[in-house]
Amino acid sequence: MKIAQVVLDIPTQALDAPYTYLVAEEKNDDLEFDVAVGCVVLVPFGGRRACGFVVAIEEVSELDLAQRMDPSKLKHVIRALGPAYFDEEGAACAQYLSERYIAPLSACVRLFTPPGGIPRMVRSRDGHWRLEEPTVGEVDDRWITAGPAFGEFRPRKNAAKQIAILKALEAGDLRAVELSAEFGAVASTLKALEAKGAIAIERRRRFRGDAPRGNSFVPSVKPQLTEGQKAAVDAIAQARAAARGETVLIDGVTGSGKTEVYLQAIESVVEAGRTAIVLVPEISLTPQTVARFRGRFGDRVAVMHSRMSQGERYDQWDFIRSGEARVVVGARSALFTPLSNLGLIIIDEEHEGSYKQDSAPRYHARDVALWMVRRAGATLVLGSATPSIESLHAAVKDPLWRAVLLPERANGRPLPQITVIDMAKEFGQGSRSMFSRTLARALEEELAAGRKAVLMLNQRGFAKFVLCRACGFVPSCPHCSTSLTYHEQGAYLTCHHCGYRIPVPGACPECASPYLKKFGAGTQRVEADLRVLIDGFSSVTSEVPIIRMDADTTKGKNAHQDLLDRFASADAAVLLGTQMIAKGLDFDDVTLVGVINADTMLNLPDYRAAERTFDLVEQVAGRAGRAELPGRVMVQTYEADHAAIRAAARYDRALFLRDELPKRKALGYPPYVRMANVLIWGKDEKSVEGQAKALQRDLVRRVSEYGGSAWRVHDAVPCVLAKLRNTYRWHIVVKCPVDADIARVLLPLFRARKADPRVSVAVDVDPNDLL
Ligand SMILES: Nc1ncnc2c1ncn2[C@@H]1O[C@H](COP(=O)(O)OP(=O)(O)OP(=O)(O)O)[C@@H](O)[C@H]1O
Ligand SMILES: [Zn+2]
Repeated sequence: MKIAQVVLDIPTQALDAPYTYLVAEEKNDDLEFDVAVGCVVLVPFGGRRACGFVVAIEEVSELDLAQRMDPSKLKHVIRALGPAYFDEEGAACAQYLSERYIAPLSACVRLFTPPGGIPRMVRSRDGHWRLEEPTVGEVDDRWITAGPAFGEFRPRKNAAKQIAILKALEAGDLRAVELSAEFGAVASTLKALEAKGAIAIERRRRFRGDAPRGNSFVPSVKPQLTEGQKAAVDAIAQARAAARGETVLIDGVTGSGKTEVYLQAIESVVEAGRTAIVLVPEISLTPQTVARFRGRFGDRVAVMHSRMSQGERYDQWDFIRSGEARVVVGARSALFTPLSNLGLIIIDEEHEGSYKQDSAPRYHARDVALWMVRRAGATLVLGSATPSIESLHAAVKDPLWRAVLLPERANGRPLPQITVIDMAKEFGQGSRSMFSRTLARALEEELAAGRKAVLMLNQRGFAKFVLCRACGFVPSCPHCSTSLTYHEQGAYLTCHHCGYRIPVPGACPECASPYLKKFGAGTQRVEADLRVLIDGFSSVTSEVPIIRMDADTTKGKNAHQDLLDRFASADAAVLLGTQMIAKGLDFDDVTLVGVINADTMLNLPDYRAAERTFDLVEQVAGRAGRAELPGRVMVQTYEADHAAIRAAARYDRALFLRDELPKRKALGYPPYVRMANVLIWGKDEKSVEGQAKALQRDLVRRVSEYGGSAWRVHDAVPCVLAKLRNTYRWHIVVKCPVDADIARVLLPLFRARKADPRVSVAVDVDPNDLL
C-alpha cells in the first residue's frame, strides 16, 4: 500500500506532525498529477477538505501499517493539485527548520513554493470551503508566425490591415500585442489570416521583468588575482575537494576584491557541472550587483528578491526548476529555490542582520546554509569586512571552518584615514551646527576640487520627537509603547509601528505650555541644513546636487538605482543617506565620507549595539578612496571614547573585541551562550501577562528536567516595545551553554501547548535582538 505524509496548510495545526493518508494505486484519469513528495494535495480533514503538502511517500505492507495505526481510520488523498515543488531534500530541510527554529511545519514547507503560486482552501462568507487557484502562474504570449500558405496568399486590395501584417511578418515573428499596438484591433484580421493558412498563431512562454533570456549583458574581463584573492580561491577549492561541507570565511577589508573571489570560485563550480547560490543583503541587490554576475555567467543567472513582483519571482523560480539556471543571486529566500546539484553557497556581508527572518520560521540564512552544505558535501563561503562575532568565533573553534584574510585593497590603495570628531567638545566651543567645523572644511575642499562626498545619518535608535520644555512631556502613541516621530514636512507626528498620525500640537497636551522643542533631525532636515552650508562655501562655485537616499526616496521599484546613477553621473555631489548607503557602493571619485552621528545606536537596549556600531563605521568608511584618489573619513560622535568608535577609527578589530568579549561573557550573551526569546502577545493585557507567567513556570520545569545546571530561564517581563499596534508583548529569555540543543529541549513543550485564541506564542531561537 502506498501512504503519504501530508503537512496540512492550516495555521492552527501549527506545530503538529504530518498526517498520514492513503494514496490510490490508480489515478482517476491520466491527466491528473501524480501524488509525489513536494505536491500540494487535496485531502479530507475533519468533515471538510483541506490543502496540504506531501513531505513523504512510503510503500508499506498491510501488516506493517496495521502495527503503526488502524488502517480503517485512514482516508485517501483526493488528488494532487499540481506538480512537485520540492523533493525529499527540500522536505528534509523543512523538517529541520521546523525543529531547529520551533516553527510550524507548514510555514517551513511554504518557503519552498513559488510565492502566490500554490492553490489553497478559502472559506467563503456562507461558511463553505472552496479551492482557490494560484494567483500567479506562467504567462504566455501569442506569437504570429508565417503559416503554410504565407507565400501564396494574396489579400484583397482593400484589406489594408492584412497587407500590413503580412508585410511586417516578412521581417520575422511578431507578438500579437505589438501588432495591436501598431495597427489597433487585429483579432478578426488575425483570425481571417489564420483560416487561410497565411499565418499561424502560437503560444510562447514569456518571462516577466528583467528575466535572463534575451537580456543583453556586458561580458566582464577577469583581472589578475592579488595574492590574497588567490589564497581565498585556493582555500575554497580545497574545501570543495574535501567535500565535507566546510566553511571558508573571507575576512577582507572593504575593496579587497571579495566579489572577484566569488566569481572565480563559482566559475569552477559551474565548470564542474554543479550550481551556486549567492546571497547578498536585500538592499545591495541592485542591477549593478546583478550585472557583475551576469557579466561572467550570462543567461545562466537567476535573480530572486522581494522587490520583484510575484509574477517575476514565479518565472525565475520556474527558470531555476528547469535546470537551466546555474547561479542564483538573491536575498535570503533564494536558499529555498529548486536548484539541484548544489556545489557552493556564498553569503556576502555575512554580518548583516537582514539574513535573519523576523517571522516564522525565524531562521538565519547562515545556519540554514551550513546545514545545506553539510548535507550536500558542498562548500559555504562567508565574506565580510566586518564578520560577525559568531563567525569569527566559529572560525577559531570549529574544525570544519577556515578563515582567509585579505588585509589590503585589490588595487593596493591604502584604507582611508578615519578622524573621530568629538561633538561634545564642538558644542562646548560654541558650535551649534550638526556639521562640525572639521567636516565642513573637508567638504568644502573636496567639492571645490570637483569630487564627491558620502554623508551618513545613522537613523537606528535616532528618533525625531517633540518634547515640552516646561514639563518634559513627550507625545507617545496610544497604541504602541513608543514616542511619536516628528515629521517636518507637513508638521505631523506619527507612529512608525502602526501609522497613527496627528498634527504637531500648538501647545503641550499635558501642561499647555507653548514651548515645544523638536529633537533630532531626519534626512530632510539634514538636507536643508546641508544646502545652506554648501551654498555658503565661497570656493565652491558650481551648483552641487545633494542626492538624498532614505526610506522615503527609495520606495519606487528602480528608485534606488536611479539615485545612484544620478550620483555617479554628477561632477561634485553629495550622497546623503541612512545606513542603506554604508554597503557595496563602489564609486571612484568619492574622497570624503562623513558620519553625522556615529553613536545613536549605542544607547539602544540591545546587546549587539556596540558590534553594529563598529561594523557600520568600518563599512561606510570603506566607501572612500577606492580608486586613485586618496580618501578620508570623519566620524562625528558624542561618545568619542567608546571602544567601538575608537577601534573602528583605527581599523583595529582586536581592540574592539578585547573590550566587547569580556562584557558578553560576563553578561551571558553570544557567542558564550545560546539564547531563545519566547514571545507572548495578544490584545488582552491580563491574559498575556497570565500566560507569560504560566509559560515561565513550565519553562523552568522543563529546563530543570531536560536542560542542565548551566541553563537559565529569565523572568517573564514586558518587551522593550511593550505595546505594538494595540498588542501587548511579553517575553521570556532562555539561555543555555553554546553546545546545548536548545530547540530539542524546548520543542516538546511548545508542541504540547494548546492553541489559545487570545494569546499567541512564538519562539525566536538565536534571536538577533531582544526588543
Ligand atoms: N585582482 C584585482 N585587480 C584589480 N582590481 C580588482 C581586482 N579584484 C577586484 N578589483 C576591483 O577592486 C574593486 C573592489 O572590489 P570588490 O567590490 O569586489 O571588493 P569588496 O571586497 O567586495 O568590497 P566591499 O566589501 O567594500 O564591497 C572593484 O572595483 C573591482 O573591480
Ligand atoms: Zn502606534
